[in-house]
Amino acid sequence: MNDLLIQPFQLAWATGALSHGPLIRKTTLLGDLSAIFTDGDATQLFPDRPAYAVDMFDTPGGEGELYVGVTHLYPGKVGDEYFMTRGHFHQRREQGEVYFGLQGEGLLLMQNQQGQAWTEPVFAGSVHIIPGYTAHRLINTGSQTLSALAVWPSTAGHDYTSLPHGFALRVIEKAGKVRIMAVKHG
Ligand SMILES: O=P(O)(O)OC[C@H]1O[C@H](O)[C@H](O)[C@@H](O)[C@@H]1O
Repeated sequence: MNDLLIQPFQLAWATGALSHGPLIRKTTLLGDLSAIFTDGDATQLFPDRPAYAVDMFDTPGGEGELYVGVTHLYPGKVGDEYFMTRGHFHQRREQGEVYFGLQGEGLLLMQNQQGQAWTEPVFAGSVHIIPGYTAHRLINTGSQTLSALAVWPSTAGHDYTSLPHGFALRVIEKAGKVRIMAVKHG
């Protein structure tokens, strides 16, 4: 083996397929997400349907290390609300993350610790710098899979408990159009 020339991991930019490295895949089912949709009960009609899958390279963690992964968020709605990821703050609040849109159409919803929320459109080629202290969630508003590459500090961790009422914006389809609505309790 020539350890002066190490072959890199690979990403197919058009689809988000990761290869040439050790991979972990985590699939989240609709049935796992009843708490996040307005009509949570409707998720129980198809509890085994995958809502999204996250592939990541199984690389060493630790202070200063980075993880690389791709979220594939499938198209669909629960009632009139588009499929979305659970969303989270980082346990290490100060740590940010970068998303790169790869395929599909959607929104990146962000919310700071003061409760202010905003969105950015996600599409092939979009770049999103998620600041520290900012919760984040992907929403698929299109008819294809929405895939986004993410790079984040391995020590960031996930805090799913600090938004007990959810995000302050919900994204629904109304009369065939994408509507972003402010809500009191998301
Ligand atoms: O953890 P969720 O809110 O379900 O989001 C899905 C994924 O989003 C980002 O890509 C994170 O870096 C992943 O660690 C996370 O698994």
